[in-house]
Amino acid sequence: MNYALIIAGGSGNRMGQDIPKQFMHVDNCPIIIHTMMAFQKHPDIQGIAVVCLAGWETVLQSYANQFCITKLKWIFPGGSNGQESIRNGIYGLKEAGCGDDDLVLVHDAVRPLLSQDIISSNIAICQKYGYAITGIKCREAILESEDGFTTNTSIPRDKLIRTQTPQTFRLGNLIAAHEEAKEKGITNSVASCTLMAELGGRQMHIVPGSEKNIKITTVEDLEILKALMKVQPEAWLK
Ligand SMILES: C[C@](O)(CO)[C@H](O)COP(=O)(O)O
Repeated sequence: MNYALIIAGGSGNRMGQDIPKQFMHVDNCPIIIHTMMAFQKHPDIQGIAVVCLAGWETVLQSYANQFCITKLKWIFPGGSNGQESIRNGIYGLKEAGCGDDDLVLVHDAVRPLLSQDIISSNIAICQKYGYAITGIKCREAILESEDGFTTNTSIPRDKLIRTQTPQTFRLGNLIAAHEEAKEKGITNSVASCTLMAELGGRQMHIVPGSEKNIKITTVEDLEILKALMKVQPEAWLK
C-alpha cells in the first residue's frame, strides 16, 4: 500500500495572514485541497493522512467532504516543528495498522502543484532503492553569508540539490529513523531528507522535481501560484 502523509501542522507565520497558508483559497479552493487532489487522483495512492494544525481538524474534514477527497482516512495532531509533525504522522499510521513495508510519501501541504509523474516516480524509486527524495539541480550562483547582508564566500553549485517533496520511505524505515533521532537527541531537523542525512547510513535516491512544484511560503509565492494556475489550470497535475 502507498500512503500520502501531508504535513499541515504549521501556522504559516512567514505569510503574515490571519489564516494558516494551507487553508488560504486560490481559485475558489483551499491550497491544502489542491494538494490533496494530486494524491486523490493518483491510482497508486490508497490513502491520505494529514498532520493538522490544532483547531483546524473539523475545517479540514469538511473541506475534504466538500471537494470529494474520499481517500482522506486519518487526521493526526501537528507537532511543535516539522520533525515532530512527521513523527506524529508515522506513529499514527503504525497505530492505524499500516505495515512496515508500506510506502509513505511525506509531502508539504503547501506544495499544491505536485504532478502525477512526480508521485509515480517517487513510488517507483522508493520501491527500487528504499529512499526517494524529490529534488532539482541548483541553477543559481550560491554565496554564503554569516549575517545575511555581506558575503565573500562562494559555494560551487554543481553538486547542490534543492529538495522538494514528496520524500518517500517505507514506514518501518521512517519509524527506525525517528527512533534513532530520539536516541541521538536530534529533535528539529528541517525535513525527512535532512534527518536521514544527519543520521547517516542511508543512501537517498533523487527523483527529478519541477520548478512548478512550488512551496507557498510568502505572499510572493502566492502570486506566482495564482499566475501559474491562471495560465495552465491543473495542467501539471495530469
Ligand atoms: C520539506 C521541504 O519542502 C523540502 O524543501 C522544506 O524543507 C520544508 O520547509 P518548511 O520550513 O517546513 O516550510
